[in-house]
Amino acid sequence: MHPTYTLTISCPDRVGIVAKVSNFLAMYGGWITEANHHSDLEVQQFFMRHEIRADSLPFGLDAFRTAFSPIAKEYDMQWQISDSQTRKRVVLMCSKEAHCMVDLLHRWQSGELACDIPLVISNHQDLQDLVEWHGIPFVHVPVRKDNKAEAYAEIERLIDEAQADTVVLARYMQIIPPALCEKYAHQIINIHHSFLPSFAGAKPYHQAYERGVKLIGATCHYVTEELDAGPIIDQDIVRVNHRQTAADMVRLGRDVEKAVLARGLMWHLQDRVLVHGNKTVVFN
Ligand SMILES: Nc1nc2c(c(=O)[nH]1)N[C@@H](CN(C=O)c1ccc(C(=O)N[C@@H](CCC(=O)O)C(=O)O)cc1)CN2
Repeated sequence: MHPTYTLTISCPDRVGIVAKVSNFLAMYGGWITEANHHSDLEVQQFFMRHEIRADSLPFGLDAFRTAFSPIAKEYDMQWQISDSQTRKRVVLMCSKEAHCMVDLLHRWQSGELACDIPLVISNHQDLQDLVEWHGIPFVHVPVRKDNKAEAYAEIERLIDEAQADTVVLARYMQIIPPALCEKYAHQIINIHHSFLPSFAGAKPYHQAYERGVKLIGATCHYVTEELDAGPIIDQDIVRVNHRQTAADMVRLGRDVEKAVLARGLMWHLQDRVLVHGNKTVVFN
């Protein structure tokens, strides 16, 4: 695979954006290997993601940023460019449930998840041996009603010390405080074990069982202050019926959770997820 730069853009929609960007790239010999764009006519916002062969351009990211900035300013763009050779640093967080952590660590070890995992943080020690078996440092930060401020100050220090650009809540069952949601906006990804907006909060499978639904699912979303209400990255479902107990639903849901979290994280790592307000455009 040739190393690529990924250019993502969000800006007010108007005529000529695709031409302007493509002409800029062509002017420098830029070889576009994947192109996606979308116009949201409701909010008149334009979204674009281009992958460009790194060796087709005569300069690196810093010079690209300097050269492209006048266009970005003219079109009032929110934009970023990233290098496929720079692996994102992902801190994983968990509690007691192992399935999502095991799945992510296996996909990482097999090379499917192209990222670095400098650290795992947990409010329990149940998964310590599993994580350390994969050669990843594990830090136990207990969270109780009487130590939340200290606990989250330590978690913030650990995330910053790890120079993480992404945090994944792999069934981490504590509420992230508002200040951290704001500081790491669109950088914290959670897997919620229901087909949101149904059954937000704790024990969604028991809520689903009590309601008698025929579909259960999982939702991968960015974390916001409001619980389970952040921009959705991916979702999936599985059919259930009157024969399934709540425990059966927990078991069936695990496979959906693993698949949805891995897919959502993969797209995030590939800069395929653009956030606008409380929604996403996913160029997958
Ligand atoms: N600020 C946010 N923090 C977290 C979110 C979020 O969307 N915004 N998602 C959760 C994960 N989650 C469901 O997906 C979830 C986690 C925890 C709870 C909950 O009620 N926890 C209880 C304590 C439970 C315990 O100690 O075992 C609580 O904190 O009082 C509901 C939903 C992760 N964090």
